[in-house]
Amino acid sequence: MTKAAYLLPVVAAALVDADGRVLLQQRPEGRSLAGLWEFPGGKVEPGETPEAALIRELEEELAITVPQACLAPAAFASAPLDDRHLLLLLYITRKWTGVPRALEASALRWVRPADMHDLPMPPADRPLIGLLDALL
Ligand SMILES: Nc1nc2c([nH]c(=O)n2[C@@H]2O[C@H](COP(=O)(O)OP(=O)(O)OP(=O)(O)O)[C@@H](O)[C@H]2O)c(=O)[nH]1
Repeated sequence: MTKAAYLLPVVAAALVDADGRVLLQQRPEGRSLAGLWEFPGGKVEPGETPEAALIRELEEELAITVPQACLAPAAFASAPLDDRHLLLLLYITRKWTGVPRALEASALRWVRPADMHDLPMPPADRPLIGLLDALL
């Protein structure tokens, strides 16, 4: 059995628009994995539930409000990340208040899951593309 590295819980959202496209954001210069396209979200802080963390991250990163009832658990990814082990929980949401703005990302883009294969994304996200495609 492989020993587990320190687990890093991360939550992320697939915001889906009326045309079945999903919002991706580009990680800015100066951060880890800069330039890659990722699902909005971030680390779960100690004492936070995954859902509260995601609602907070979506407000901080995109200035949108998502009711907890509109967060549907969808898929997860499990992958090594530096000296830790990433556990990425992906939720789908189709309802939010506000228009997403790139408050932290360098750019936003609406993308169909099938087109994500052509975009540079974090390695952990690769298995999520097919899962998302099947769910939407
Ligand atoms: N939000 C988000 N994070 C992802 C995705 N895929 C993935 O590997 N991650 C990783 O999960 C972590 C998310 O935490 P974060 O977004 O708060 O990261 P951060 O910029 O504070 O980290 P940093 O300080 O190391 O740059 C990062 O290490 C990020 O690289 C994804 O699709 N969305």
